[in-house]
Amino acid sequence: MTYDQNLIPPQSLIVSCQAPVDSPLHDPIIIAAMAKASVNQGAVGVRVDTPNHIKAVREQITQPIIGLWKQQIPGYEVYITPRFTDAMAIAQAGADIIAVDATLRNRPNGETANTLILKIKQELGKQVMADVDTLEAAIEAAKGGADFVGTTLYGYTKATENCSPPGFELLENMVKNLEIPVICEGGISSPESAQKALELGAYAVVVGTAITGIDIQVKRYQTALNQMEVKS
Ligand SMILES: CC(=O)N[C@H](C=O)[C@@H](O)[C@H](O)[C@H](O)COP(=O)(O)O
Repeated sequence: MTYDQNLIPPQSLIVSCQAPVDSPLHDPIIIAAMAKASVNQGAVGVRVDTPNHIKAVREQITQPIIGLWKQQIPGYEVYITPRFTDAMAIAQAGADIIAVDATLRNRPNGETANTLILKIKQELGKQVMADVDTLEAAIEAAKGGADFVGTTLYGYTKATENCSPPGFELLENMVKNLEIPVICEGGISSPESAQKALELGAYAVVVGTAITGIDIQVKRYQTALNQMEVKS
């Protein structure tokens, strides 16, 4: 493994501090507080969406930020930092590592994931986390110079529509076939499943919903309670 461990050392926990756009938590001050609370308890870094939220987090913490910008582009399915201009805004806001959609799906401006990865590295001087869904996409991203690959999009694309995160099988295959560090991201729901990811060879683990996803978690609990037959 050639990765320089300055930013993210092995066995790191990275907390994804994001909130649905219609949630009161989707506010830079709140996202920055979540990030600060995470690093205060030992998280090595955080993963944050949108330039505004990254800027607010950067003011609160010195630890590494994996930045992304979720963008819906008509006619395309790629949405995690799909264009170079999105990556540029993320870098300017203070991200240390840029996460990009590196699935094999079409993307705008005739670009490929690898032309985007190369441009980010050469023109912005930032490390790149390639968010993938399949082993093929991961191999391609590694060839293209990604610094990390993540299982982030496993279960979220047509190629993996029948799969549900965490993508442990994909993780194992990526670890077997790649020289670059593999990050397990998506569906990690407990400290034990984070440990399992490391056992399977993950270099680091990103946890989002299980730690910061109040909206989704409350809905899950409430739905479960609503399904109970009430004893009279
Ligand atoms: C698929 C996609 O868009 N994932 C996003 C990527 O940044 C986030 O919405 C997830 O919360 C994050 O990947 C962490 O995963 P989980 O919340 O399951 O721990």
